[in-house]
Amino acid sequence: MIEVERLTKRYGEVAAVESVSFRCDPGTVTGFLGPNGAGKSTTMRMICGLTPPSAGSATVKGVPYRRIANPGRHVGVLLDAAAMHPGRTGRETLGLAAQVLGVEQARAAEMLERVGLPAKAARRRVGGYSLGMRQRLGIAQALIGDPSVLILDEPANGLDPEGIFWMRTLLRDFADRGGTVLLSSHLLREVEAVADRFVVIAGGRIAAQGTKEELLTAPGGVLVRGLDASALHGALSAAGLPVRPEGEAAFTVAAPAEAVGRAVAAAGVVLLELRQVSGGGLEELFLALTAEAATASAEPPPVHVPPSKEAVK
Ligand SMILES: Nc1ncnc2c1ncn2[C@@H]1O[C@H](COP(=O)(O)OP(=O)(O)OP(=O)(O)O)[C@@H](O)[C@H]1O
Repeated sequence: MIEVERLTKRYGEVAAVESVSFRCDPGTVTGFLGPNGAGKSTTMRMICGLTPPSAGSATVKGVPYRRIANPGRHVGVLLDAAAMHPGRTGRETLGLAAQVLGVEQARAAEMLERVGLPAKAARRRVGGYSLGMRQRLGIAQALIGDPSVLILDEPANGLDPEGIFWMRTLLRDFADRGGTVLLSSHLLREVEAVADRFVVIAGGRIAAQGTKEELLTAPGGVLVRGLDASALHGALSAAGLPVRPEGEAAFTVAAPAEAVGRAVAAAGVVLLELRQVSGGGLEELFLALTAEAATASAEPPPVHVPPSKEAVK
């Protein structure tokens, strides 16, 4: 389990991460999504004790990462595959990791095989590896201590489509065996197929979080446009629906489409348009949320979706 509570990082005047809170439960993959510069890496570095937070806290398995004895036996971390020592071979890199963590050397060979780095590749120096090969080696390094939590920053970078599919299968399997996975990406498609929950960050703030289903039906999802703006607004307000202006004679309503349709029908208001804002899929919602949060000068209204009942148990 990973718990992040009002985590904040300021670099001078710049708030790289501002009051970010979320939780990752055992048995789940959490997709940590956001455009470039959103604050994903900074958040993950704070979780792993590499960057001190300006405020807030983060725990892994109930304690701050830095207080975990032999952390690699509990938490597998891949933050920057490019940072590996270029002069060592893949085999040496993993052998050293095994030694540091106190696991059998045989596990190094086992992991190399598991991530699809054959013996010939493992004998080559990391400096000559492609980014995809480094990512595979980084995942092997993260897994070698048999951890129950994985924290991976953009692990799909440099992987080909087959590699991305392989990684998804590996992470799904890891979570299905009870592991906790936090996985970042700036591409929704990369994580959409594997993640159970999503945490969307933009401009250092949480823009939305929840399951795919929760996010798609999150409040604020229905856009209505009418012939007469004030009659439409009146009908929606009279029905007690939360309404937000959205351009000329249009409103976004935080309610199911049926409730909106019934409210306007009851008032005899003529509609020109009624549609689910997120009708184009999670991608549209992701783009809308991140664009909104990135351009907002004031604090954006986060779409907070409570964790599912299973997650709360
Ligand atoms: N050491 C630092 N000093 C000053 N600013 C920093 C530092 N590290 C990060 N930032 C700033 O914090 C913000 C968030 O950066 P971060 O790397 O966490 O984003 P990210 O979501 O991981 O982006 P990417 O997908 O491009 O890796 C950016 O504006 C970045 O310029």
